[in-house]
Amino acid sequence: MTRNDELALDVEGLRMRYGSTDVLHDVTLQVRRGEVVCLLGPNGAGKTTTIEILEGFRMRSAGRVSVLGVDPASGDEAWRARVGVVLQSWRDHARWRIRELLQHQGSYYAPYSDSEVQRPWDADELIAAVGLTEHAHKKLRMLSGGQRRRVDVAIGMVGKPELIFLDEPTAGLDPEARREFHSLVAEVSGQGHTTIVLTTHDLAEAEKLATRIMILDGGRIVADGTAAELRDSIAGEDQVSWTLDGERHTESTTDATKFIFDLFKEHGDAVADLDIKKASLEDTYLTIVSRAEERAQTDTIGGAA
Ligand SMILES: Nc1ncnc2c1ncn2[C@@H]1O[C@H](COP(=O)(O)OP(=O)(O)OP(=O)(O)O)[C@@H](O)[C@H]1O
Repeated sequence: MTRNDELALDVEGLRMRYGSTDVLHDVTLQVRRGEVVCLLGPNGAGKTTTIEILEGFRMRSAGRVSVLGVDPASGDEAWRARVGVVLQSWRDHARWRIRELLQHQGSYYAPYSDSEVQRPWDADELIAAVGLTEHAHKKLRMLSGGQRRRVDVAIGMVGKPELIFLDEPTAGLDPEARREFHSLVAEVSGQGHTTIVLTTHDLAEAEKLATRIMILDGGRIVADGTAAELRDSIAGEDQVSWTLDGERHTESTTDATKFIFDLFKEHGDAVADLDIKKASLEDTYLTIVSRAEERAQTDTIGGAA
């Protein structure tokens, strides 16, 4: 197996222009098979555009894109059967009942079964996995927004895809449904065969699900790593709190270990209630995005000068 066979996604210099506006400038990324990658970024950063190009729903302006070894611009039916898609909003099929719809959608995948994967997913098993068993006979128009979302996820998964794109899969779900969805993703990814790429604005979700996080801002990938690596990349945000002579103190430091060593060296046992807060993923994300935006502004001013 060559290195490229192990890559689910291989993207280089991807550009997208709508009219005269460049939305993606130079997106380069790689995702290995079996990874769960979360694409984060502010509204309008280009996440959906990127995902839609990878899904083969949108034609790029420039760059090289390989999804499961195929250029999505020329992906055939057999390729499409290997890719699962959960769109941001799926408004069709209002008259269909859940079980019928999944059986119908699933039937397209039957010819693409092989010795390793039996396709499609059994409709009732899948309905149970997304927590809709008691609604299986209902028409889609009778479902709540959250229940519809679960159907969207089931539709994306019914063909047991090798790669699943989930665009804001938990938007509108209540905390319980969100948790159930997280278990479903963990279960699917735990089997090790499925690569998952999702977008979200929920940083706790990203931290919980993703083996790797990419931050897209202004049409460029501005950070790429595990949550811990991203935190380390913005050194300087740890907060140390302690009590001394009945008074509470808090300071930010780039080197918590040295800071605490010095604190004890100076005050010894008088230091109490020591607490160290590592930067949260939210702090990290906001810092990375604001730094990227400052850089982009400087480049624009520099370019204009
Ligand atoms: N069909 C289109 N024609 C023109 N501009 C578009 C089109 N689709 C998206 N855009 C613009 O491209 C930019 C990126 O949009 P995109 O939907 O990819 O962002 P996003 O990161 O997914 O945002 P959100 O978090 O709000 O979903 C935005 O400025 C948007 O207005």
